[in-house]
Amino acid sequence: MTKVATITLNPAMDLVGRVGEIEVGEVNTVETLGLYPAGKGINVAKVLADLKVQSTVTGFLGADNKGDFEAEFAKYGIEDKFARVAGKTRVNIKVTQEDGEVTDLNFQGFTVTPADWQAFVQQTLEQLKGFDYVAVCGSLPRGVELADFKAWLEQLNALGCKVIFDSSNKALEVGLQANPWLIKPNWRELEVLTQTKFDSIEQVLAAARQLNAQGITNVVVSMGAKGSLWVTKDFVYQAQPPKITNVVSTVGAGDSMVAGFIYSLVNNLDPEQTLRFASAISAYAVTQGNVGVESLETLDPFLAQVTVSKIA
Ligand SMILES: Nc1ncnc2c1ncn2[C@@H]1O[C@H](COP(=O)(O)OP(=O)(O)OP(=O)(O)O)[C@@H](O)[C@H]1O
Ligand SMILES: O=P(O)(O)OC[C@@]1(O)O[C@H](CO)[C@@H](O)[C@@H]1O
Repeated sequence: MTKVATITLNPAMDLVGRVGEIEVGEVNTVETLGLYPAGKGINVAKVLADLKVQSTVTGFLGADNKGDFEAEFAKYGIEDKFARVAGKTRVNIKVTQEDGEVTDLNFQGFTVTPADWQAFVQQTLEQLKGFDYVAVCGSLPRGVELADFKAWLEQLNALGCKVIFDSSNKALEVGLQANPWLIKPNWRELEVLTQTKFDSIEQVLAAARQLNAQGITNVVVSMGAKGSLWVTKDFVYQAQPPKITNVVSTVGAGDSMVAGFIYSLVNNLDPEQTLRFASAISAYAVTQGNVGVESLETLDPFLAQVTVSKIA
């Protein structure tokens, strides 16, 4: 059986809501959509569980509010290998306006001590031996040094597992030096990384090719409603998802896309089918407040409406 793990170093309780238009500096009354145990890797694992792909989750959880996470893992049948650390896991607020625009207020949570980090490195390098795919997702909590993070990613690579990496800012920049097997920056994250403002798909493609040349086998660039590009040395595919008129929340769309890739890899889908599936599940994600999918059949209309073309 293919073994999959997702790692969320900085998880969050996501408080998700909807409002007509946010008025900065005013009192805004927000319709609550839900409060979910989340964070990028946890979202990926939840979607995988819905798709009947078993995964193990690890990272750090604050000991003070771990209950909701533990209940969620039990509900989804996800194997919980999270290290508990002193303090609280953060709360992130996500508010979608009527026009579909999402505002994220990402707070800070616990601080990881050097001893927590050392124990975590030792544990994960032992636990993840023999895993096929390890998805390292999201930001770094306070206390984790960039150089230590990079060294750990290199050790994960050395275990022989395929590392899928989805992060942003400095963690993305430093993590890339460890040459993960697949990365999924969004358009904006790639702009920040390359310090370039992209005005065309050709520019995005050139930046992705540069990353291929540096040793990253698969570069998947997500571009919101504009779809995605999957760039490798051997081929380039472009996907356009259907137009979604009832966007509820785009939070976790990227995580659903990562889960779609992992599902496709586990099930040996070909590249065209892989990008179609990942696009369909990510487009479906924006029609709901949380991530997840009731059944594979739910995705059929989305799969039928995604356009995938091989452009190189
Ligand atoms: N408005 C939308 N309509 C249709 N599909 C969408 C929309 N927004 C996102 N998607 C789908 O989800 C994929 C990922 O979206 P996006 O580029 O916003 O990821 P992201 O910024 O990493 O998301 P997040 O960090 O919130 O999980 C897109 O490539 C697309 O397939
Ligand atoms: O601060 P990070 O780790 O980059 O992002 C965290 C986060 O915004 O990512 C997920 C959506 O992708 C949310 O569940 C979560 O709140």
